[in-house]
Amino acid sequence: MSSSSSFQALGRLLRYARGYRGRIIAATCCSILNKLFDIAPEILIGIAIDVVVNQEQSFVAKLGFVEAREQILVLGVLTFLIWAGESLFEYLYQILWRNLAQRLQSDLRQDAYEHVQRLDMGFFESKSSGQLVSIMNDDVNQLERFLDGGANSLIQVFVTVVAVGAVFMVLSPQIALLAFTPIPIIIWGAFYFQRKAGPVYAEVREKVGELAGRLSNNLGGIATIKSFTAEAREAERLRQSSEAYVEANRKAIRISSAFIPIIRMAILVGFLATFILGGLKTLDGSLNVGAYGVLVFLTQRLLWPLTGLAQVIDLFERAMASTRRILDLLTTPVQVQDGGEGLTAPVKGEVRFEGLSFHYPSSGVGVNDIELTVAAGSTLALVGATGSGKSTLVKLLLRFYQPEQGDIYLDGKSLARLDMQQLRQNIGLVSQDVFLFEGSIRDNIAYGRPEASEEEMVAAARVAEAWEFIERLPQGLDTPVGERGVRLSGGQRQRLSLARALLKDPPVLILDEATSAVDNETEAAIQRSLRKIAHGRTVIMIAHRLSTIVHADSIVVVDQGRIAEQGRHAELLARNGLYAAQWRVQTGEIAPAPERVFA
Ligand SMILES: Nc1ncnc2c1ncn2[C@@H]1O[C@H](COP(=O)(O)OP(=O)(O)OP(=O)(O)O)[C@@H](O)[C@H]1O
Repeated sequence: MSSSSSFQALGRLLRYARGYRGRIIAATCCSILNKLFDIAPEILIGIAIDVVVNQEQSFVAKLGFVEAREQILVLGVLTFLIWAGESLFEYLYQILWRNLAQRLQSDLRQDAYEHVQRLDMGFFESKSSGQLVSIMNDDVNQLERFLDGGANSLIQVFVTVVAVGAVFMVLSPQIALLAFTPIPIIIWGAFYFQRKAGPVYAEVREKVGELAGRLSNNLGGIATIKSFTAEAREAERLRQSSEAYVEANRKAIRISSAFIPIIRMAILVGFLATFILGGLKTLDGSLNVGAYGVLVFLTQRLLWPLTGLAQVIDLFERAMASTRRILDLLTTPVQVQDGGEGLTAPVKGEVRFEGLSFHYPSSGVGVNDIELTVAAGSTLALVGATGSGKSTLVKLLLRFYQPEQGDIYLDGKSLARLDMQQLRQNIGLVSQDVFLFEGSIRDNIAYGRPEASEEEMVAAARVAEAWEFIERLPQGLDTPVGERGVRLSGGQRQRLSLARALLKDPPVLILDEATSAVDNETEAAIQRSLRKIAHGRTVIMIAHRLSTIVHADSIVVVDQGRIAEQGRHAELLARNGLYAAQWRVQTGEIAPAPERVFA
């Protein structure tokens, strides 16, 4: 990364922040005015010395206030006004910058989150959730920190250099030239530092993301870590990530710490020039004693903000490294586009796959030339060996990925042209790994229809055979389920997820191995529920236990991403192919032949 890319990031940020332009200009004006008022007292000190020393010949006398006492009073009033002005603009710039920082950080995070929600599943597979959280939290906060104080400091350093320079030029152009010789060196140093610091900060942000990724992954998998007694190994891996972060920061600290002493020495040259040359000129009478005072005081005023420049640029660099990450996230292209067209009500639920092919970019495997029609209201079972592509078909139906070839049609309408929300509202999904949200059982059942009445929720829970256990809980529907539903059993979670899908009452219901991870009782319960709920809707179920699908209207055997066999149970048995072989294995008629096993 070069310095130009930090300015590019700033440019992108300013384009993003177009809507805040008025507030940015107002805040900038307040910062400028505050600084001008802030350096004015030094000039007043010079004028005061001039009044005391020169009295009737002073600068103030030339303005019409001849008497020395009167001049002091005038200076008193001016001092009051200047201090009041400085305080007022300090108050205003603080309010404006800090509120801007709050607004912008909140909007950026919200925009980034909303954009990320629209991205396809492939994106989420390429980024860990910890990395995404670190961008939406840490990086956004980094920018907030810069806007809180850094932007103002940067503007004020610039104003100081220009304003002090102007005063020097008026009072003594010769001293001005000498006093300002270090400025180009400082500015060059600042840019050099910025060029060096940029890549280092990009690395720091990268390491923070990795660290956050590891943390969230490990905390999510804490049960696995414990059961494999891998605590020491995981602690070591975390320590390595943490050390990498420390190391990246160490580089940044080394660079930024060197900068301040270098700038100080450069400024010393300017200060000494003013001090000595100004003193000599005052002694020989070519410089007014008040002007000498102003120059000496003002070089001091120049010193502090410039030494602070390193920290400000440091903050700027960190903020721009973060900005780049946030804006890259915000501009990640959405692969799966929303078609926008609505479905004609009532939705019948006919699903048709036509010449559909798709392969995961990372593994190159997927499904090929899928031709399949699921009549409205019928039940289709997808069976096949593990990894054969059953879930992939379901994910494509939910439009989690963009197919390479062919298309899927719902009620004869291409999914690519459909409104994504409508499509997904019409499909209910119960998958093998149930995800429940932190909150109550009620929140989770009503997730797809928050406006549903209590009666409707209870009815859905009854059909899913979940009501019995909910009723027994002391807090009933209001029982908290814990993060990801950890306070419930696997079977209970599965039943809740079925109730949640049923309350949505979708014309198409997908059951992705909904009974694979549950006990016999739950499986029997779900089977009973299924018979009730299959009525009047299209059901696509993925199953390993063939006994659960013998009544399906159609059974499709998927093998290595292709449809190998299709028909009813009896037809497939008669065909004596993959399905029949698997059936014999599962019913115990023969021992499994390894290459033909589904599950
Ligand atoms: N996100 C992914 N990225 C890369 N490859 C994937 C991804 N998801 C699945 N695959 C691969 O695609 C193939 C089909 O996976 P899919 O999940 O559709 O299988 P399945 O038939 O549902 O298997 P199972 O019965 O075990 O659930 C597998 O070989 C799998 O490794």
